[in-house]
Amino acid sequence: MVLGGARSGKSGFAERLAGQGDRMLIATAQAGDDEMAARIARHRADRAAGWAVIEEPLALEDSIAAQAAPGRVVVADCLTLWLSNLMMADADVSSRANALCAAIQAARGPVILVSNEVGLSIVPDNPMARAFRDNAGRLNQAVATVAAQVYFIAAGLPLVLKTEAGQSA
Ligand SMILES: Nc1nc2c(ncn2[C@@H]2O[C@H](COP(=O)(O)OP(=O)(O)OP(=O)(O)O)[C@@H](O)[C@H]2O)c(=O)[nH]1
Repeated sequence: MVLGGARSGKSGFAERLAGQGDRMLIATAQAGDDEMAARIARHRADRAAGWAVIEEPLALEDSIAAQAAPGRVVVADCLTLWLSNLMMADADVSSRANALCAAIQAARGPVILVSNEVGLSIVPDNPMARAFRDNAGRLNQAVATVAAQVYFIAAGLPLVLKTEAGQSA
C-alpha cells in the first residue's frame, strides 16, 4: 500500500515499485471536467511503455480478482477516488471496503494500492466532506491491516510504515 498527500509522488513511487515486468494499472479516476481530463491525458503521456491500463471507477475488487496473476504486478490508483465514486453512487462503503480487503487477500499475484492520506488538515466545514474524510481514514486502516507493506510518501520520499515482518518502530 502506498499512501500520501496530493502530488506527494505516490503514483510514481508505486510505478517504480511495480518494476519492469508484466504491469497493469487499474485507474479509478473519471474525467468529470476538463482539468481532470487534462490530468489523465498527462498521466497517459508520461507513463512508461509496457503498462496495460484498465479504467474501473467502481468495481475495483472485481478487477483485482480478475487481473491479479502470478508474474504480473497490478497497481490500483487510487482508493480515494474509488471511495469518492462509491459515495457518489450511494454504495455501501463499509461492505465494499470489506470486499476490497478480501480481494487483496485472495489475489493470485502482487497488488499495489495507492491511496491519499486526507486527514491531516483542518476539519472540513460540511458534512459530506467530513463523511468522506472519515470513510477514507477507515478504508486506509482496513487496507493497511491486510497489506504486507505500507509506505507513506511525503515530498517524493517514502517512509516505511509496515514491512512484511511487522510494523516499523
Ligand atoms: N481514467 C484514468 N485515470 C488515470 C490514468 N492514469 C492516471 N489516472 C488517475 O490519475 C490519478 C492521480 O493523478 P493526480 O491527481 O494527478 O496525482 P496525485 O495523486 O495528486 O499525485 P501524486 O501523489 O504525485 O501521484 C489517479 O487517481 C489515477 O486513477 C488513466 O490512464 N486513466
